[in-house]
Amino acid sequence: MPLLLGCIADDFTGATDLANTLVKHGMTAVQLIGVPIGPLPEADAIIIALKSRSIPAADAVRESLAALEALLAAGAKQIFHKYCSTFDSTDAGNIGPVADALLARLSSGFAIACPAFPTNGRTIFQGHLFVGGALLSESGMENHPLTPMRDPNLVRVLSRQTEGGVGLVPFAVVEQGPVTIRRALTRLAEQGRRYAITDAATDAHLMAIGEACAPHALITGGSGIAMGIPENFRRAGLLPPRPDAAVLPQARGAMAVLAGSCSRATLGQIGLARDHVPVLELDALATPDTAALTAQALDWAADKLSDTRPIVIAASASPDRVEALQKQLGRDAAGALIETTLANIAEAIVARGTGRLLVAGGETSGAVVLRLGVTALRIGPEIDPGVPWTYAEPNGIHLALKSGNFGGRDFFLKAFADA
Ligand SMILES: Nc1ncnc2c1ncn2[C@@H]1O[C@H](COP(=O)(O)OP(=O)(O)O)[C@@H](O)[C@H]1O
Ligand SMILES: O=C(O)[C@@H](O)C(=O)COP(=O)(O)O
Repeated sequence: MPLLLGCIADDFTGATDLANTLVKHGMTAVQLIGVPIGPLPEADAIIIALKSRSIPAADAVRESLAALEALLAAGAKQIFHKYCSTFDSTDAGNIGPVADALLARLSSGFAIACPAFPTNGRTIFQGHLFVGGALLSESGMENHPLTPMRDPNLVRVLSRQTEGGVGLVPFAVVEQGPVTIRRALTRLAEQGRRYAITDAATDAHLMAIGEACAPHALITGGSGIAMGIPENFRRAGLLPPRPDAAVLPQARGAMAVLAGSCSRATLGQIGLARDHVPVLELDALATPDTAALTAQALDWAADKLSDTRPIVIAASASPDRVEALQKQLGRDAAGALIETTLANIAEAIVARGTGRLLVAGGETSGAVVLRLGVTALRIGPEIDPGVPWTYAEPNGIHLALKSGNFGGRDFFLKAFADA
């Protein structure tokens, strides 16, 4: 099976989100944790998951280029740079610097930038990103602990991260379909623009943009824009039908949720779970100490881990409490304290028989997955849009990595309902 699509994702939840989309649209996909050493597994798409969203831009560039080399060596025909559907980044990067470096290595001068994911409420109009009915900057993302998003105009946001020009393919053009979109992209490239933000409000728009980008060496965006890519490979006769792309081994063992996301969606999911299953909310402000928080959580969980209903351990907090902890410790140290604590807890509860683990939050998932020594994730059935169950190798446990913002209010219950 030749490798068709090589993907580089800037966090682990984002990588499973992308893999999930590709599997749903008929590709086999394997998610690898970090840059692999040695030959890549057989799949139509390989997604190399990095934890590079919030690290210094130069490090993100270096890791992304190493991932690109591995994918090119395996023969990837097209490269996909996956970032968040809410364009999570700072003015220092990392979306622009990474995309610039990938384009340069691919000897290409142009790519689209399209984080739209309409199924999850992320749409782009006149270059402005909306989350549900709100502008990005009024969606709660303005309070993100690591990458607060305070400007909804993506042309402006990306322009601050690259010296390449950034243009726009507006809604009226996207509406007209792939041929018109391709013409608009060609015009922007001829005008010397390096990127085009593409408006998109529906899946039909994403399919059309995907088709227009079939010849591009690099596509950048969220998982939504990936839905048009498998069809390009089918049209080219490269992708046969894949009927059993999402089957995983039987899940076993205790069920647990670890939450480190402070998004509105995750806070709502914790709130609902409280009425149904045991929930522990860690208070990092009162106890800003990893070892003590870990011990508290493990004592609490000792007689509650069960094969029949999940327990929830959450560090998540409201924006004012996050701000208070950050004032006390500094932003990065506060994030690291929580991530290390949840990784400690994950390691211990897996050792005590947890076989079905749901992690809420991208950075949090990164910390947990790295601690568990996971090297690859096979993608299984979708729980809610953008979040599948996965099978972790070599551990043999089932993991669901939930983007902070994804999932309905009953997500923590629904995920285990059929388990
Ligand atoms: N109570 C808290 N105070 C400060 N930071 C926190 C708190 N709880 C979690 N965090 C940090 O917030 C960040 C959330 O990011 P992430 O896990 O990527 O979630 P999301 O998917 O919502 O972006 C993590 O670094 C986490 O450690
Ligand atoms: O595109 C998305 O929204 C997700 O795939 C994603 O990247 C999630 O990031 P986190 O919200 O940090 O989990």
